Amino acid sequence: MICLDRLMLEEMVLEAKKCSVAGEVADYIPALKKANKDTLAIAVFEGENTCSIAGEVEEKFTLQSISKVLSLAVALMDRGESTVFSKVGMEPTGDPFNSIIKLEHSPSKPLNPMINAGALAVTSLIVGDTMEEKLGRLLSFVHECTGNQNIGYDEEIAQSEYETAFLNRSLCYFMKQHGVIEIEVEELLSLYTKQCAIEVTCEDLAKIGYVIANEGKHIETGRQVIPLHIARVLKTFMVTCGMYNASGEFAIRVGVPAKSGVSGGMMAAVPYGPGIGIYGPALDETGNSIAGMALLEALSKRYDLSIF
Ligand SMILES: NC(=O)CC[C@H](N)C(=O)O
Repeated sequence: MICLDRLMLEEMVLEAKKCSVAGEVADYIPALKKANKDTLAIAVFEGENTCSIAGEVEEKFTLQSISKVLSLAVALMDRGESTVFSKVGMEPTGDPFNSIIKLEHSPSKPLNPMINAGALAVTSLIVGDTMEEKLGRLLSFVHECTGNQNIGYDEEIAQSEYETAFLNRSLCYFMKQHGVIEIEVEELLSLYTKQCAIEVTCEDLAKIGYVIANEGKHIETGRQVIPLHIARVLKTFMVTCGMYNASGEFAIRVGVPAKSGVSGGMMAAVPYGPGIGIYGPALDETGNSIAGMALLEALSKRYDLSIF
């Protein structure tokens, strides 16, 4: 336990919030433009009845790229490592999350599951007879990790992304040509945009982070929600690729496994420690929450959370 001081957490939020002015909310998904750039919220979950919160914690936001960690968990449980990693690699990339450039390299498989191309390939592997069933698998996984059965997806944001996802469409068609994706592209995009639009609060995120942090076990139900070796794979990808092409600097400054999304959400999983959920929609040029990163850096330094 890091025994968080609530007042200290509130002060840290106020301090980190100042960075928001230098960021911008994502606008390439039209519905995300509505976010308030000044918002900053955090939840730190340390097990049963110990969740410290500060900032606008009642705000809901969509997972966006944070969902890549969850779809990877489900695909690995459904298909096993050898199938999943025959379609997607394990190496970080210095390119932006939506880059197409490395796809053309032989053997034409995306570099890792945390960039869009890799995540689309991973989502295509989730088992289910219909897209609804596949989405249902993902949602029940989220329900199980959070204990919150009310979590669903934001239809407006999903639709807004589906209608404008021309880059993701081109990634899919390229991968379909090369046999990385075997299912129908429009169906995959419809599933992927709903997966990205799953709507949570910081507290929900912190609880998911806690499961990943603590060997995949759920503290309240005692259930092994994620097999141990898969929880380790998730944390490793979060360290090496979780903040896209800012992952190296983030590892040095903050040093905890974390995953960000263009909604401004961030989920951190400190091994054998807390799960952390942050929401701050002002982004820097790499697509990471600018105030969220400052806040996590301050928290990591204050409570010595770096794993290195
Ligand atoms: N970086 C992100 O959060 C990207 C997720 C977003 N849904 C996309 O595919 O573009």
